[in-house]
Amino acid sequence: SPFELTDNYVAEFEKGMEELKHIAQEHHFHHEDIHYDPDHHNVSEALTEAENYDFIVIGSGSAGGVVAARLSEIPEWKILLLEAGAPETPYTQIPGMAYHLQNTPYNWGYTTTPQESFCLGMEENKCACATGKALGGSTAINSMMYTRGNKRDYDLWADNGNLGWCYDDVLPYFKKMENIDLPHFDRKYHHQGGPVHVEVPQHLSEYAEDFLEAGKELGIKTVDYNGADQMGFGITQVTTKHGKRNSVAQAYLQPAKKRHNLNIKPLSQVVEILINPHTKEASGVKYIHDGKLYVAKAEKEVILSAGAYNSPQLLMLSGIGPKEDLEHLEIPVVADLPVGKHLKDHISFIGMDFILNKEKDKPTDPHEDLVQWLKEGKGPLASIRAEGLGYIRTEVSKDPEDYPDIEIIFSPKSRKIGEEKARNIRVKKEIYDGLWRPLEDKETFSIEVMLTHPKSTGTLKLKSKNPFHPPLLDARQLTDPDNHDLETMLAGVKKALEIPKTHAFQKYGAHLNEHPIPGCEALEFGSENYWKCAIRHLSVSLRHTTGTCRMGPKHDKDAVVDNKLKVHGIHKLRVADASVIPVSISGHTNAAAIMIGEKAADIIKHDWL
Ligand SMILES: Cc1cc2nc3c(=O)[nH]c(=O)nc-3n(C[C@H](O)[C@H](O)[C@H](O)COP(=O)(O)OP(=O)(O)OC[C@H]3O[C@@H](n4cnc5c(N)ncnc54)[C@H](O)[C@@H]3O)c2cc1C
Repeated sequence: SPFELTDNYVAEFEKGMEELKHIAQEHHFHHEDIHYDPDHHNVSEALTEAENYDFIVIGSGSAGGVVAARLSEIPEWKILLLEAGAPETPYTQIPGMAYHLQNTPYNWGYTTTPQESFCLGMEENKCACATGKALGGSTAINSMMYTRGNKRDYDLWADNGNLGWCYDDVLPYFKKMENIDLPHFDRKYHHQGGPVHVEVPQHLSEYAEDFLEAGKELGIKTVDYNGADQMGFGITQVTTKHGKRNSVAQAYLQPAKKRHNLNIKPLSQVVEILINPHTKEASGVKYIHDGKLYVAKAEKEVILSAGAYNSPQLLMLSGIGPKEDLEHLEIPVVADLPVGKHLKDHISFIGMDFILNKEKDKPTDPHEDLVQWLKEGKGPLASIRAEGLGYIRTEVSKDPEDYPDIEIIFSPKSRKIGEEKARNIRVKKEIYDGLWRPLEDKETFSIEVMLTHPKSTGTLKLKSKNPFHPPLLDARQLTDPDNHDLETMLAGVKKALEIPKTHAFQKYGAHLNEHPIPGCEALEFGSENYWKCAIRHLSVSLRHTTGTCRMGPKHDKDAVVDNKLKVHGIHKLRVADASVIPVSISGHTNAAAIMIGEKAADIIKHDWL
């Protein structure tokens, strides 16, 4: 709500924003330098001093933050929530600051291993795999787009042997999380009064409506893609509250933290889950806080919600994973399970920018922007960048009519322009110079094409026994033997190229940036082979990694947890986060991860009450 802003307050805020930008400019991720010697710590002292809880939740992100908050609703239960990252600051709430956050300690700063099939335009052929390290997890740094996916996604989860996870089962949880604030919505699919505020972006460019108009010209209807029918174009729905990031820390943990039975410990990194190798029962965790080792005991359960990279990493560090890999690293095997064998992600092709025959908008006054955002939550600082999303089915799809194989992401002011943004995605200098630098002084927009259901599967392995080392992420996108993924991306590119040709964009004379992508110049610009080369060079991870602790019945060769999220063969240990997602969803993954947190909490309550 509007409030009196003193000059001092605004000046302090400006200083804080500048500091964060400075950190982002200077920050480098130096994982390899972090030495960890378990013998250095006094384990027996930690065991003697161990605190006892009913439940320990590892990770406070989209799912973990929700699980901890919901479990703490039972006053008799004592909950410990351990989070490796720091609390948010007021500056992380500014949507317009989102991309800076990826170059700060709020990101674990992982990358893929060098890739041969994609990421060819990135430094060392490694794509960035940002993932949040903060109270609120990735919701503290993500792009805030709110998408649930398609009904069929969840029906496929159930068809894969996961009873209780079909669309009709999960819809109540999507509704429970939500406090919808859209001008029009269908109450069958939406709800008011839940923790997560969902609204339209509080700053939209003039082109957002053109995107919808272009769709109509192409016979594509305008939809609420989180409602009855996903197929079509819509204005992006976002998890902001009056223009301010509404992270899980804000939405769930802030209200819950006054409860005496919930102990939230940021800057506390779990290094091992304690599991009795004989009884196969989890009993607690070891964690490092401020350089000291602590032990915490869980009387009832440990819930692992460290995200799709760190949950499998922690399982393996604790002896749960592929036997051969663990033995290779001399980790005693507690359970031989296919942890990390089923890595799925969404890639997005970012090489399509369009130039408008218009003067580039004059830069706005940063001070006025801040005052406007502080007062009203509006203006350029409330900008989400991706203003429109579209769900389409290309002609190469063999799926039903109402199942998208491509998501279109429409962003005015091509969101890859600017060196810091380029640094986020590790793009090679020659690519930036050849492709995007010539656009810096032009009015542009970009259309990205995201593959919703990749057939390619990657792997996640441990690099070493050191819990501070990043895991090895071999994403292997665009490697499926039938080339389904590359052909679908190509079909998506062709569809996307129709959008600027509509009257809605031709009124600005929109035309494709025809600077060829360095590395693909030898191919005829615009030919199929050119686009295939371009896709392999400039497809990036949308940080939607899933499946690394896949949910499925015991006979499923890739399954790590069952439909109650219990780790197969282990007692008192569940995984609840994006890593359990068994079949990729037709959208961005945050809402699904929150839904998993909500449902996990209900399953646990049901089991223990
Ligand atoms: C930059 C970025 C942009 C994105 N944009 C969108 C978007 O616009 N829309 C969307 O729907 N999705 C988006 N996503 C994806 C989405 O945010 C994630 O899929 C979702 O948040 C995953 O939830 P999670 O609970 O699995 O893990 P997370 O939310 O990542 O939470 C895991 C938590 O565990 C903590 N942790 C990890 N290891 C340990 C340890 N050893 N000890 C203690 N704590 C630990 C982490 O620090 C983190 O806080 C984006 C992600 C990123 C990174």
